Amino acid sequence: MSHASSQPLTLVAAGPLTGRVTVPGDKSISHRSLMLSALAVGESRVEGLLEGEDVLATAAAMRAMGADIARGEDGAWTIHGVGVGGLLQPANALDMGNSGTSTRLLMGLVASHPITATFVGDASLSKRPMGRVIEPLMSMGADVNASPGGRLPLMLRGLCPAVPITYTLPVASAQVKSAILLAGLNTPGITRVIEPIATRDHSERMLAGFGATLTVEPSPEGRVISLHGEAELRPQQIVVPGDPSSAAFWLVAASIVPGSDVTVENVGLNPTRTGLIAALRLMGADIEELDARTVGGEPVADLRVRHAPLSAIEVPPELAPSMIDEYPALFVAAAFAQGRTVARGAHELRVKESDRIAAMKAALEACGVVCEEYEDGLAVQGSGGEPIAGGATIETHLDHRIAMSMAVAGLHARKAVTIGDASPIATSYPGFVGVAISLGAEVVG
Ligand SMILES: O=C(O)C1=C[C@@H](OP(=O)(O)O)[C@@H](O)[C@H](O)C1
Ligand SMILES: C=C(OP(=O)(O)O)C(=O)O
Repeated sequence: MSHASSQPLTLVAAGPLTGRVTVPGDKSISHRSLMLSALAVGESRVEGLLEGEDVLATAAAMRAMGADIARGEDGAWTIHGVGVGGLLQPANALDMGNSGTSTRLLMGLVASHPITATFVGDASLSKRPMGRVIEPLMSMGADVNASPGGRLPLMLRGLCPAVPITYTLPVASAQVKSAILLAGLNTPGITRVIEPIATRDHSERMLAGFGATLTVEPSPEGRVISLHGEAELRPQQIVVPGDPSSAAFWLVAASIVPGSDVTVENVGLNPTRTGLIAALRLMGADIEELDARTVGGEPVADLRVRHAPLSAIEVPPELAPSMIDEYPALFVAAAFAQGRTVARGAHELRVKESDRIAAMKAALEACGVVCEEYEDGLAVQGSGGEPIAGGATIETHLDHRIAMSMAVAGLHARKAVTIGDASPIATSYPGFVGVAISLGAEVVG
């Protein structure tokens, strides 16, 4: 799962982007589909699973812990689970590749099973903080031996029965919330997570869908999520909606390239994920929701986006949790707006696959865009709709979202923008370049 050599990519657009595209399955829901199916007794079926490297790392890990997981010829995946409490000790280290979600959620699962697992990852993942999950999982009884700074590689020994906890999230993180809830599945009693700031709620929805007893109640401290342990999960038929975080690139691309008219089909619109759409609309983007429907228990629509002049905004910090992975794409939109866009309150961007504040500042400045860095965000001076200078090779720091965001920026640049290493795109969006070409972009070089 490591990328041995860099794959440069130069995408240009000679004219407007037009057409209809679909986006791959939601990454968060895909990970959880595999994990929960692997803990159900019987056969689950998942349609529309994201077949990106991150999700395949989760599949490999669940197989290594006893689940039977196969892809059918029709593209649907079947999973025979081992039952809650039934995970087996993996024979080898679990290679999490580039995926923070796989690592943190699987650490939760292992924590309440009587097994030991070693987690390893690529250079990017090995820099990311795991202390945020180590701390609550240790208070449930897990024993963790981590590399300095609470990083990978690390070894985690689960405790069975584990101790139920009530834990208030110190950082707005769906991964930390989910790790604790997943640990709670095989823990006697009630495991509670209090979430002062709401984050994506796919774990709550899906745990309930698989038959766990789970309640969510408001309180003065925030959302209180209570999960009854020693749950029995029932196998499910899941249809994964399209990933709004992948749709983000086309929403921005069509907004900034003059004359564009693009429809992105089947986009998941769970309200905990739609912050970018809200921010782009505040900037004046023309995004229409068509054929609103429900897919796999999640709201979904087709999004028609047409080029529109964008205006700078102060990005409301309360949107941060619902657009956390979309800031790099938003910074690109800001680079073409009229005026100076300021985004603050997004400190978490510092600990993603790269430091996304520093990486996007460097990338945009290399393309002639003036930026100002804050500890918790970025200000971007827009071009007022004119093409940016471009003409740079972008360092992607093993970060798929930096690669795709800057490939989009290059679609409206005076000189071509080269993505120094586009290989990380395969972690979340293997078909990205093909879709860009179908909309009228060209690969050069
Ligand atoms: O729970 C999830 O599926 C995710 C949660 C977010 O991470 P944090 O929990 O670290 O904010 C997000 O950035 C990541 O891409 C997916
Ligand atoms: C942060 C991301 O993923 P992960 O934390 O799973 O590596 C992302 O996909 O932008």
